[in-house]
Amino acid sequence: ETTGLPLLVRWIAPTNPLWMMVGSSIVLKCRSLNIGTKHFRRFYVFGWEANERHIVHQELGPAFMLVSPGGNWLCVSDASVFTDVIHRRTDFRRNMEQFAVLNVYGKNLSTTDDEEWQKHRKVTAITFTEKNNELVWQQSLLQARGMLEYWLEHQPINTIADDTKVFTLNVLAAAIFNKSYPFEGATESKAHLNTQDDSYQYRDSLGKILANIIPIFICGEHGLKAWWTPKSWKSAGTAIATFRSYVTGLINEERDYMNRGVQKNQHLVAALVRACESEKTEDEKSVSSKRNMTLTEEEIISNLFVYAFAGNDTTAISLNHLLVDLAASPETQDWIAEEIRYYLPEDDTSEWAYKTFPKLKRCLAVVMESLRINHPLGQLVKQTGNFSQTIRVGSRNITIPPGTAVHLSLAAMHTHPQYWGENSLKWNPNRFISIPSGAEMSFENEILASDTQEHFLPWATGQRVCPGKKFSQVELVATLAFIFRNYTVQPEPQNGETMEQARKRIFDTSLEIEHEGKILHEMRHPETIALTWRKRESAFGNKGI
Ligand code: HEM
Repeated sequence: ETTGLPLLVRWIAPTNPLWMMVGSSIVLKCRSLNIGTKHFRRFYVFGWEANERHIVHQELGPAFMLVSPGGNWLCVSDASVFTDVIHRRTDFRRNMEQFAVLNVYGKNLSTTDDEEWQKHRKVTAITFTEKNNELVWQQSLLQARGMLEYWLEHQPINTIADDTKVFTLNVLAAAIFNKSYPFEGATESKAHLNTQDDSYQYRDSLGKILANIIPIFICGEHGLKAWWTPKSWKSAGTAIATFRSYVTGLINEERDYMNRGVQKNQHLVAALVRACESEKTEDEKSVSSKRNMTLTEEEIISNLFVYAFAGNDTTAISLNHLLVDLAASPETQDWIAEEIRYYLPEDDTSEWAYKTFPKLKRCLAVVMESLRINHPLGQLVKQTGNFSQTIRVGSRNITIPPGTAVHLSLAAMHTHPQYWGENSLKWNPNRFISIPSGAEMSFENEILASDTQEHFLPWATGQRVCPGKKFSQVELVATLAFIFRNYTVQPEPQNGETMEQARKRIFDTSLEIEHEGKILHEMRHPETIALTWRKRESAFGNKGI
């Protein structure tokens, strides 16, 4: 109350573990039966911020306080507050309690601050080179081919949300472990889960960990194996151990190579082990060196896990949204196809050079527009720590008490009419493309708006900007380029719908976000969206796809 901000009161903490597991189902049941207050049905669901987007801020203002037994959350949609909070790094720090869920293997880049964070960031950043992005480009083209071939054989497809997770796991496996898997649909992929096939150890154990991240957080690795837990939790416990032993094996193999003076592997684990060993030598040489900048074996495992976590579902969820948004907008498919065909006229994808990536501006505009409307993280979370902090909201100075979580809502800021106009939920990637005044219309003259603007921060900004930003941009753009050069996608109409109605239905369905039992914000009912793929009449080339 002392802040003078509007209050939104909840009698159950959003972080209550039991509510995190079952709360949304209860609220959704109440909604379907039309029982409970409107307030309960709106704000007690897990992930309410993502579904509300700007609406609650239009009612309560650019900043309000959510008050619950779990503490106070300052919820913000105002771009200037975002900038202020993000850049006052010591006043507003990462909320480690909320990030502790990522400590499956101990501390890492995401769950540390200050000098400890710098160590993790410095050592792991060396692995995100242009060479690696080129590998991501090639691997994404390869996987996109496999995915499209699979979809063409099995249409209509209503498993794209699951298939995109297999897709991004495969791209990561190539970038992190140099392991190449042929694409197979999610249904086929599940068939490996209970086999002893070692080659799928990494991918399947990681997939199981990601799918059970909330039970893992609540019970811990050993608690998962208690007698009362369901089978899926027990197998998540086994997956944690499998992933650990798989990575330990790779670390030991790399150390062995290093001892013999051989530099054989190019994967991320090898780069990390080598970086740590060379840092160690540097540190040993430097008498004045006070900080140890090397990572232990557990820290390497933990960072690999967090990169895989941060890089997998974020990109898979975005790809799912992208494809549904495009299926709802045939004119945008034509718009990007023009660009793809202009810059990539060769049929043979092995001729598609990585240097084409920055030219595919319309494709990246599509990625940005989908992230604007449906962001997998929904918000950036900070906290005030032991001291109160003053921020300026509009013309007022507001003092925020110690121990307050600050939720910078990307979902609200990215859709607020103040920044995006009245029709802010209209999907329009063209908003990110412009032509300088006086310049003639040409692909070369098109300018793509920045992916880091005061009111648009899909990959965050400042010190903790996403280190996988380019990785994900390359992956998504390569996938769009491969698919939409020669193919179009459309929804499968239901119950006598016209195509126009089907397009509207799938777009509206994609706006409904689910968060229960998950860390990220996913589409609630992707299984109700069936898609079909068709070759363009003017498709280039006739060989295969
Ligand atoms: C479309 C895909 C992606 C989006 C929208 C995205 C977005 C973000 C955002 C907003 C943050 C800041 C989170 C915060 O400060 O609370 C972040 C952090 C991070 N991202 Fe991404 N990301 C994506 C893909 C990736 C990929 C592919 C990787 C790695 C391969 C990755 C690795 C990370 C890591 C490790 C962090 C934590 C960095 C730190 O705390 O210093 N991300 N990402």
